[in-house]
Amino acid sequence: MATLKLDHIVKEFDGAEVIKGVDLIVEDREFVVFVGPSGCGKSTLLRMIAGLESVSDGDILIDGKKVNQIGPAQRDLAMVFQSYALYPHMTVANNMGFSMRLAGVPKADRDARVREAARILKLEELLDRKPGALSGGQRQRVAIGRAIVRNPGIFLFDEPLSNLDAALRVQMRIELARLHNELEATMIYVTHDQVEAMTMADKIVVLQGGVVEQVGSPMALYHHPRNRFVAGFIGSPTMNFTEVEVTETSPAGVQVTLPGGDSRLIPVESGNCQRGERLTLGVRPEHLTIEDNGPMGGTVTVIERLGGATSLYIATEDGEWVVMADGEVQKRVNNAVRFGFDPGRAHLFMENGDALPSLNRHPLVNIERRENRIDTMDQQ
Ligand SMILES: Nc1ncnc2c1ncn2[C@@H]1O[C@H](COP(=O)(O)OP(=O)(O)OP(=O)(O)O)[C@@H](O)[C@H]1O
Repeated sequence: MATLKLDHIVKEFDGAEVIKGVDLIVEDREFVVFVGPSGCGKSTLLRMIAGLESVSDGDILIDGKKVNQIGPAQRDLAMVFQSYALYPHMTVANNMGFSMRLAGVPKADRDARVREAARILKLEELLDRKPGALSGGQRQRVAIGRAIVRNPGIFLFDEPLSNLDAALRVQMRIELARLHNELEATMIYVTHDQVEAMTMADKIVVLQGGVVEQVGSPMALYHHPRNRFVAGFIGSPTMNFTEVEVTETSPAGVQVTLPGGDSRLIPVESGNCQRGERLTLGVRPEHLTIEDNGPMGGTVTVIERLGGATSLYIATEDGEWVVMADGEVQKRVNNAVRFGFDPGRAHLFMENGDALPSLNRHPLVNIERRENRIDTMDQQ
């Protein structure tokens, strides 16, 4: 059992606030991912949870107990870093058991815990090897093994896969998800890679400039981004944005004029929107479709064929749009194309970047809410 609560955490370095009042609840056994651009404060937040960095203001509570003044070793957590610095002269088994030896754990107990960690991480055949004779992925598994043997309530990961090549990262991502299920531990994971965040997290915390932009399940963030920043950060290729003008508002949504002159009713809460107001329309590339009579059009400049899908980069009078089309799409560079979208999958953002909430809650997000698994869209 391990829960974590951050109660208005602030961090200052030399008078500059880099974490600006973060509130967060991490439930027992949850896999929570902190994601955001470089410098947004992810590592600083993690290091404060670990006890490696002091807190300037606010409280950190583990299982309801305030730990601000408690040292890292007494916090019942283990951290895995990007640079996994194994001892080169020690075998895998000794690397994993070293911290227990320092802590005076009896040898039989140590050996049993190392064997169990090796089983979980599929390192049994490698226990007598030295790190120099291991691949990058195997070394990272040993580093995770060092954390597992300590049997912590909370695992903290700071970009643990960023030194691995792309194929290995995908494999380790799956192994970490499996590990989370097997250990039933609480895990907090820092990355700048939104694909890692989407694929591993129960709950994603999007940070920017030391502030939490949104907390929610991957699908809640994907379908219901709270603002333009989250909309652009989550999803790949990134969401297309364009300026539109409001022509009418009603309980059914907001009617806007698209570039090119056509109108569409977007089913979102109109709030205080006024006729004539300028908003930003956002549509994900995978929600755009090539249609002969589509409301928007342009010229194909680049085609990326991925096999199952094809990205078409289209130069329009309104800038570049990316359409994720069918893998078999019969288009070539310089072709003129028209495209459109289902208004139910489009987003509207006000001038301050806030999204107008969709009137249709996505079915998957609804299921999550009913099961009460996670619905932290409104948690701040
Ligand atoms: N020891 C320090 N002294 C002064 N400023 C610091 C210190 N550590 C971090 N910062 C600043 O705090 C901000 C947040 O840094 P942090 O390393 O937490 O960001 P991050 O989101 O983890 O970025 P990255 O993905 O690049 O690692 C940055 O502006 C950074 O320059």
